[in-house]
Amino acid sequence: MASIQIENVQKAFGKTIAVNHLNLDIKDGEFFTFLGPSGCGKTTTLRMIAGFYYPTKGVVRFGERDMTRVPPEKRNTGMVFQNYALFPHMTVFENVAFGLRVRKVSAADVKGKVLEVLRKVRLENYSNRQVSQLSGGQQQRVALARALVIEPEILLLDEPLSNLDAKLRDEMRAEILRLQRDYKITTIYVTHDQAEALSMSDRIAVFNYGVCHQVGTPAEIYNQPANDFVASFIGEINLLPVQVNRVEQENIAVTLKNDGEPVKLIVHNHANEGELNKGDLAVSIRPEAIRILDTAEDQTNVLKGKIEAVQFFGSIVNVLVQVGHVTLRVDVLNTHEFGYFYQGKDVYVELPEKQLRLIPVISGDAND
Ligand SMILES: Nc1ncnc2c1ncn2[C@@H]1O[C@H](COP(=O)(O)OP(=O)(O)OP(=O)(O)O)[C@@H](O)[C@H]1O
Repeated sequence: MASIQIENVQKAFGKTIAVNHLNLDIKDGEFFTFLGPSGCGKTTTLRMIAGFYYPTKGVVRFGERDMTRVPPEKRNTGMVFQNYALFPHMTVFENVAFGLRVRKVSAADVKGKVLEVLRKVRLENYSNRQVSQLSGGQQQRVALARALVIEPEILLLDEPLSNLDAKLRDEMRAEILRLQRDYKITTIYVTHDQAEALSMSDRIAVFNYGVCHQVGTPAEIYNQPANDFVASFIGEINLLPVQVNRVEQENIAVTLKNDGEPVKLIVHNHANEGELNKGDLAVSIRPEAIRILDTAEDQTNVLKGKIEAVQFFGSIVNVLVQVGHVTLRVDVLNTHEFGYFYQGKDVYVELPEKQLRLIPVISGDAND
């Protein structure tokens, strides 16, 4: 068990800066996820923790220990790779035993430890099978058992579920969480799948182009995105470019930047938004936070619109509402009678003040 500190780490490959100005403080026993699109620096960061890469600048610590230049075999981390990297011609037992034999553990201890970990991953009846005769999910369990058998301080998982079909992925998510809670092991999980990150993690770090944009619990990342990249990478969101008219202690008055009639909104002044005085800004609101009304009550942030399209998804109905020159995505639970929402219907939409957040636009495209 160990905490992990990453202090001002940079990793360059020639001219490519794969990771830059990275600071992370991962707690002992935490399930911590690196989330971001392909090429954003997740795997490079994981490999610096495993010791397969050394940082160009900065420090990596496990607890109080400086690990920056310690080789992988001296780190006591267990790693699971996307392609499992198992030995296909060897049995399940031999695959799991490998790391113990390298560490010169006695034959009796090897047997005891391997059988115990195989029980934990529910493969005790498969120890003599060849790995090549197992299903994808079973191979994934062998890879987990092999990482766990050496009793690592830190478990590193690099997109471990990406080769599995959707149903198996769900099962293995639960399995990984069960093992992580069981072993109480500090775990870093790399994924580009936001649903996986939201449902599994204690905390998430969101990466793009080698930079970490936000660290927070799943609810913080979803409800309080730091900027338009985080907002749009996780879940669906409406992003409306705005200019600020007036800042007060409780709220901020803004006008949408669009070509039509000026549309004014009042946005709740969340504590960290005092510094929003330069650069491009947008207000963000999740589709499920917008309410569709039949009549306009005299309320703030109620806008007149027309339904542009309706898509049925089973439990939710996705309604696109055109307001002036802007299209808003609204998700409503499927509790209305059939045909209640239809294309061309005149409606009002309410954008509740507390659900609107004023955020910086860093990606230069907040119109979609
Ligand atoms: N060994 C290497 N040599 C040169 N460039 C590299 C090397 N490894 C990674 N990079 C570059 O560093 C950047 C970050 O790559 P990295 O593999 O960390 O991203 P990632 O977020 O894990 O992506 P993916 O999900 O596709 O694996 C990319 O631009 C990549 O091309």
